[in-house]
Amino acid sequence: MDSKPPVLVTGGAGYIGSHAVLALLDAGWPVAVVDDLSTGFRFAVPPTVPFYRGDVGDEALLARIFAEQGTGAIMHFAGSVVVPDSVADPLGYYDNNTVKSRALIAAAVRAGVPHVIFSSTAATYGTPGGGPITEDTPQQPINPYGWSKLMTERMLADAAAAHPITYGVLRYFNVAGADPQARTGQSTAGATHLVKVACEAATGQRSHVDVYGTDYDTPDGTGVRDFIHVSDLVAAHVLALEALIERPGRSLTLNCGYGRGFSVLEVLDAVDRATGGRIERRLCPRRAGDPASVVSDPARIRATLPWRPQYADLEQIVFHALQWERVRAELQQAGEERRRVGSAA
Ligand SMILES: NC(=O)c1ccc[n+]([C@@H]2O[C@H](COP(=O)([O-])OP(=O)(O)OC[C@H]3O[C@@H](n4cnc5c(N)ncnc54)[C@H](O)[C@@H]3O)[C@@H](O)[C@H]2O)c1
Ligand SMILES: O=c1ccn([C@@H]2O[C@H](COP(=O)(O)OP(=O)(O)O[C@H]3O[C@H](CO)[C@H](O)[C@H](O)[C@H]3O)[C@@H](O)[C@H]2O)c(=O)[nH]1
Repeated sequence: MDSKPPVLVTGGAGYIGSHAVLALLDAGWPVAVVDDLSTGFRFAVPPTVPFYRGDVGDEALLARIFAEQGTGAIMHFAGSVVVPDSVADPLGYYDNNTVKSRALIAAAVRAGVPHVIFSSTAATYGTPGGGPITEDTPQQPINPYGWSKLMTERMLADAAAAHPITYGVLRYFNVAGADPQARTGQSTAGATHLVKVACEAATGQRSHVDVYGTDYDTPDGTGVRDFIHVSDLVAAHVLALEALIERPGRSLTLNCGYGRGFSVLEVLDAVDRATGGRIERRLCPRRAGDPASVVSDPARIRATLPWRPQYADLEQIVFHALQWERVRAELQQAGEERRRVGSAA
């Protein structure tokens, strides 16, 4: 497209946000990042990208960034993402995900930033019955994380009805994998996501993987999820932004998944195939609040955007996730080596 306004990526030092920054740069968009580095990493943002270390709820900071960068759109990834933590600390989650998103939307409206793309989640659907999930499936979250995201969806819809702003609500299914060029990946400490956990086990960073539940009503009894490669996900963000710019006054709500489910055991088998090893599986009781099967119906995103996933294949997701684990280990080792040499000097 001809006009590419500067994009502010909130949470751009995190897992998905850092991939979005690369996708935008690769496609020629001017980018800036705001991130408080609570779970993100400064190294994940290229040094050429203007970086503001700060809080997405700080309206004065946002106003300054918008003015300095001439921001024309926001991709809002900043937030707290661990479902069990949201149960233990609901008010913290409503603060970081809902209250601070309200501040961001208010700052955007005040400054006349016309487009916001928002990271929502399949967790807003709760525990839907079997069958693929469409955007019209009732949203009944079962934890504060899901509610905190659903409330932000609602605020965006109401703000768009009252102000000259349009939004793209993207509801992610299970995001996994890493940049195929290994420029970034998931670096989260103590990660709980299955593909990440399995890759850590396969590379010797964990002793085993707990399999939460083997008695679900699924083909092999373990949970089934729709895993989407992070690079395909961020490609959908760039296309959604183009659609918002090209179609004034029209907002979007889209599920982001491939429409195909894999079980927990199928994921572990795929990692074993990729490494030639054997991850130790420990069969455990179900994890509280886990639905049996969560698979998207991708019809709407395919009809709305010219989205052609490049990595819709579990083997590729696992390959890139493993590649990132190795690169990250090398980077860590090099960092430790530098520190050792530095302290010996
Ligand atoms: N990972 C998934 O499977 C998944 C699924 C659905 C939705 N999402 C959503 O995608 C977004 C990104 O998730 P992720 O997996 O990359 O998580 P992440 O923790 O790696 O990234 C979040 C980033 O936001 C930053 N941040 C958090 N609170 C902030 C604040 N108040 N101000 C400024 N920066 C702040 C963190 O430092 C971090 O860099 C989140 O909104 C999450 O809810 C993720
Ligand atoms: O060590 C593990 C980790 C996970 N699982 C199982 O693997 C499946 C996937 O679990 P994840 O923790 O990787 O992901 P969730 O499906 O629980 O949740 C993720 O996907 C959701 C959408 O489907 C939301 O977006 C949510 O924010 C995000 O964390 C589940 O059946 C879970 O029980 C294991 O057996 N062992």
